[in-house]
Amino acid sequence: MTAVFQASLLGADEIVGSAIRRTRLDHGAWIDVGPGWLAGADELFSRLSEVVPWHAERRRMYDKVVDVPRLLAYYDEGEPLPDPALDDALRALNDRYGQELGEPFRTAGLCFYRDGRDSVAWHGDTLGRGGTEDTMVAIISVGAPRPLLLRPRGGGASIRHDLGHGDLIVMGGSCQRTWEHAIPKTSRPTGPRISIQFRPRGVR
Ligand SMILES: O=C(O)CCC(=O)C(=O)O
Ligand SMILES: [Fe+2]
Repeated sequence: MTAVFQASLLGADEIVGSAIRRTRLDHGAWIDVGPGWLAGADELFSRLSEVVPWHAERRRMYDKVVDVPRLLAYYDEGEPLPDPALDDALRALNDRYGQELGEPFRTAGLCFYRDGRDSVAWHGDTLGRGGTEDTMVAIISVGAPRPLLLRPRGGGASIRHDLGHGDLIVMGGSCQRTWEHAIPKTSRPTGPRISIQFRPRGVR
């Protein structure tokens, strides 16, 4: 797959727009998918796995406290990102989507899926404004591909995209409140994957 955005090598304006394809979904949601969007993704995976202060979390689930099945890191707006390639990617995403979004992406959430036992359950990013307003969440995946599934809230067929090695997906419109997404567990041998989620202020 030919990468169209060479982080740290090309200027942020040198993205080939045609390499990102938009799919309109029901209920005012859409996704943009850019296969191999980020060049140097395998090297970025290695660097991030080393330098990011990954932490495990535990969350209350009903009457139990359980391990969150992935490692996490979070960079709030203004906090330095852990690799210059992420600054470049953020700038490129803001160049491309800033006008349509009406504000910049500002925060970066990182997830490390160590193997097929790590996952994220069905959810929308609705803790913040995404629960009530149209917004965008841009996700860059590095490392081994994992399927990201999307399904309409309230039921319907799911859509699958295998995302790794620099693939970009942007969930837009009403996607966070009218659809759900998940990275399911798998018993197949699966290499590690890191996802980098860029969100605007107030979207979680
Ligand atoms: O790993 C991914 O691509 C999805 C992560 C996600 O949905 C989230 O952190 O809200
Ligand atoms: Fe999410």
